[in-house]
Amino acid sequence: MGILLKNGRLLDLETGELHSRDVLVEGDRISRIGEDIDPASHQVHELNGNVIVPGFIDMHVHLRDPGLEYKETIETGTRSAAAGGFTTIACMPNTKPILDNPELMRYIYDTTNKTGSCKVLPYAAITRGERGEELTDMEALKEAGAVGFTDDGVGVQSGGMMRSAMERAKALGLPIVIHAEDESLSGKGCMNEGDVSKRLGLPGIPGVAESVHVARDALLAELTGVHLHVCHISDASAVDVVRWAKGRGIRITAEVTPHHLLLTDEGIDGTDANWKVNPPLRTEKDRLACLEGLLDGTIDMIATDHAPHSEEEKRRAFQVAPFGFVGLETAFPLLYTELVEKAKLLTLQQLVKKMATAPAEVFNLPGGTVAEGGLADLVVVNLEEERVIDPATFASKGRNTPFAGWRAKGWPVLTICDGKVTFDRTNSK
Ligand SMILES: NC(=O)N[C@@H](CC(=O)O)C(=O)O
Ligand SMILES: [Zn+2]
Ligand SMILES: [Zn+2]
Repeated sequence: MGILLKNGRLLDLETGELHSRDVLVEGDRISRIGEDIDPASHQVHELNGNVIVPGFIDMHVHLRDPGLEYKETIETGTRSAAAGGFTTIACMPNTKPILDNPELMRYIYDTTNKTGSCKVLPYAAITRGERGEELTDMEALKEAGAVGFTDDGVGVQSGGMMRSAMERAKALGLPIVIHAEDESLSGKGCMNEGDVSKRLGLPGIPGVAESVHVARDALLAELTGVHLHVCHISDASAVDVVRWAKGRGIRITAEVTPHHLLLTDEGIDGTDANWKVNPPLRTEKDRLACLEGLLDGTIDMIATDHAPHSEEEKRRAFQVAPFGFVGLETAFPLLYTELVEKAKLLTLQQLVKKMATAPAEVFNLPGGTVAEGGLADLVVVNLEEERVIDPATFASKGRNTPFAGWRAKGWPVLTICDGKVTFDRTNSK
């Protein structure tokens, strides 16, 4: 018995057209795509014309497990991912302890097997404890399943340390994934340095704190030949550096978050830490530069940087509250509504490529397409359904989002990962 998706509209990623189709899933594969597949003894999901696209892939998620389970667990974080239409996510190593040894890689895989609602690919730390002092055992970490190396949460301050890390990662054929932040420039800043931070009297983080690290690491990537991936790009000059580096033939890729594409520091009033994130929300000029970079291919993909925190932590004063937004459950509806429907800056096809196909291609992962014989990682979205974002309904433990109260369309109704239903709001029979 298979899973039959009846009366869907399948997005053609080549042409952008929607075609009325039935999709049959058997085992972990899509066994047939046709115009009228016999329901036979299959489990049928009536899609009523909803749109079938490849399962989303998010290369930047904080699952907080182990050690920070009050913020999120592998179980709740992957449930949140499935509800957002994601079938594969990469998790960040800034847990407690830091994911810097092979046992912890195995913990992530084992716990995902037991409690997960999507595939989880762990990144390992570049330096032990993310302290920036000595490199991790990158070979053993690769052996245990690390998909790349990052000290996300903090920047690697020493260029020499970064060079050594890149040399080792290059030899192992894995990417170096950077949180670009020169701490001597970001200091104790809690928001973007600019007119708004001056008006509010809050310490700022200048855009160059990000772009000088992107420039340094792009040049080190040229020297070492490693694949360098830039996390959560937010600053116009950083986008320019990536564009320049790509032009030079450097192996560099970049991601941008929904919040840096949709929000600026103008929304910050200095009282609500649900607007506090790192890198900070920047200016309209930076936001437009990120959009331009996404459109011209400088920025390869969208990643959420889902960073759950407790309500108590986010109630703290703006200067002392932790940085971070949740994002898995709102990423697609927000981007579809704001950039595809309203601004018409992106097509549905382009958005889906940035959220599924591009991450699969860049990180050499299965998925990212819907095809006969291919892997059954897919999501069905209802582009007409409009809902108000209510953090109380999230599957994630985190409620920390600046998008509460926004109206959005394009909600996932069914997610299938490796041929198994991981999220379902259809009435299947
Ligand atoms: N993005 C954030 O504001 N916070 C992240 C850390 C990070 O992604 O740098 C977190 O771990 O909370
Ligand atoms: Zn980061
Ligand atoms: Zn992060």
